[in-house]
Amino acid sequence: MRTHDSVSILIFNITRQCFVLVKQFRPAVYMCELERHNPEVFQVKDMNDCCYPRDLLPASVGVTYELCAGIVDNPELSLAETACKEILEECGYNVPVANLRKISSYRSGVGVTGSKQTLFYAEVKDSMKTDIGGGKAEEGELIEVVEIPLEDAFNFSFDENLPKTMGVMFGFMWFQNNVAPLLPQKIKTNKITPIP
Ligand SMILES: Nc1nc(=O)c2ncn([C@@H]3O[C@H](COP(=O)(O)OP(=O)(O)O[C@H]4O[C@H](CO)[C@@H](O)[C@H](O)[C@H]4O)[C@@H](O)[C@H]3O)c2[nH]1
Ligand SMILES: [Mg+2]
Repeated sequence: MRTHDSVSILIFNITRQCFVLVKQFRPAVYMCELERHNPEVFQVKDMNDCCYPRDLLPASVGVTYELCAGIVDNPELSLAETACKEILEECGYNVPVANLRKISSYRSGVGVTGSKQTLFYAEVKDSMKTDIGGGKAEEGELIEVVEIPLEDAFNFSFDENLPKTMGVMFGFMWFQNNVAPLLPQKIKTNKITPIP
């Protein structure tokens, strides 16, 4: 499978001391859950024998918490410019390219796609919010912008009932190591709860 590379952005709102994430419906996640609840539907050899799932699931099981991200499909834009465009489209903040800090890049899908994702960090303020965000409706996007207060971030990270990407978990850890130590003591984040 050939896919585009992508960018993702860990966004931290310094006005309200919260991370800004997106929530969106992912068909692939929904189908995995549907199969987990209705394995017989997916075991048929002939699609004509396909039966209707007995256990229909609400669309909410396909909704995941994610970093703001986008595919790199405009060769005229740099990775950082692409990231700023995604921040504005999805989350509504107008961030100058110079404000972005590159964290690193990695392979986002080693099993199927092999594509590379570059992760940036962006600090935003309420005054930079110029749009409601939500993604491009004309491209079928339906995105909810959500804020995770800094003090809740690590419990959120390890709450398996809240489906999320690895990028979110890594981003919060990176913040803990690289940004939190520079914050005033009174707003320091809770430490990660050790896994039993
Ligand atoms: N968002 C996100 N957070 C992560 O933490 C995260 N971690 C990995 N990834 C991967 O990054 C790639 C790009 O992300 P998006 O799917 O958000 O890319 P967009 O350009 O915003 O949107 C496109 O896909 C939409 C939905 O399919 C359409 O509606 C659009 O028309 C279309 O342009 C995907 O491979 C995703 O797996 C994350 N993606
Ligand atoms: Mg996106």
